[in-house]
Amino acid sequence: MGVAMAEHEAQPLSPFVDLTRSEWARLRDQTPLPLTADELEELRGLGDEVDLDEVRDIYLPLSRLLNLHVRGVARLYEATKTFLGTYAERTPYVIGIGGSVAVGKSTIARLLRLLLARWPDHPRVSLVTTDGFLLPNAELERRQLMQRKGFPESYDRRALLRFVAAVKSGAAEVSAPVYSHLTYDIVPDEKVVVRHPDIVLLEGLNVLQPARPRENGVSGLAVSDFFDFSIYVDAAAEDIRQWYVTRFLRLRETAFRRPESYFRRYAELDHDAAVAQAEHLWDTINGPNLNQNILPTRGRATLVLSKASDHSVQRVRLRKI
Ligand SMILES: Nc1ncnc2c1ncn2[C@@H]1O[C@H](COP(=O)(O)OP(=O)(O)O)[C@@H](O)[C@H]1O
Ligand SMILES: CC(C)(COP(=O)(O)O)[C@@H](O)C(=O)NCCC(=O)O
Repeated sequence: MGVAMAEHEAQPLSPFVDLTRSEWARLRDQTPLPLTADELEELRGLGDEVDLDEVRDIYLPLSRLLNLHVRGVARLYEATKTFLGTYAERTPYVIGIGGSVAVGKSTIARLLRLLLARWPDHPRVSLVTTDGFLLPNAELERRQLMQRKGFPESYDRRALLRFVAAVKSGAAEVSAPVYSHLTYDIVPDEKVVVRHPDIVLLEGLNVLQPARPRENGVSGLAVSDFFDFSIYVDAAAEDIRQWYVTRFLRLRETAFRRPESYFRRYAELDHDAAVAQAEHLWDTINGPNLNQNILPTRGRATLVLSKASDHSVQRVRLRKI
């Protein structure tokens, strides 16, 4: 006991419980696997290596944890209602999913949407990505921000904040603009509408950004002030850079060939020139954004999923309550 205590005391204090993959996988308990290999194939993003073992070991325990948390919040809601003595409608449970470009956030978000919707307590799960709140290219050009796409200043942050605030205020219907990776721009006149969901997943690079200091030095609200839970998808910067380059090479064979693709000109590049172009985009935009804006928000998450170079999650850190 004394020795164990001494060892324990030698560990630096952390607000997170740190679990290995096998420790985390055991926490799945009896949660059944509610999806097929075909369904998984359909939602998997280009280059993301998630398979059914990964779903079983990583995402089923996560789905179980989130279900327990949603149920816990339902009890808290009843307590607050008793206290207030008046009726205030329960609002959706909001989960933020953040991390670098090319780390695989969108696959995880689509997978969680499916897994969470299969619990009877919360069947209606909406997914919104923050790229819809990027400023349109014309406006980015006007502000000389085309080389800063994905940086905090390239978003309409007020509109994003208003969106999550409306969701968390219990608004019956909230809509968000839509971005196309293919045209590399906001899609005019298109909207994604969120109606009475039980859970909202908000996925994007900058969901954990702290509040912006205002002129008088006082901080305003941050998007994450409206989150009930947040997930940061983590990996070594060098691995993510490699995944970005590999994905770029695959896109060169697929999406870039489509006539409406903004990156059409890259479809004609030979292998070495394509690698150099992808590395240039990474080293001038996405890498600096990861270092300067995204990675510093990791410690604000409720849960950190850490991927190894083969894309498998090998470590999970869960914030202590
Ligand atoms: N230039 C592109 N053309 C078409 N699809 C793209 C392009 N860039 C990224 N995508 C797709 O957009 C989605 C989001 O990518 P990204 O923002 O890098 O986040 P993540 O890899 O973390 O999901 C991925 O499914 C990816 O395959
Ligand atoms: C659209 C993105 C900013 C991601 O936005 P998010 O959904 O995370 O808000 C990113 O995928 C992107 O296009 N970055 C610009 C540099 C590049 O072309 O890779």
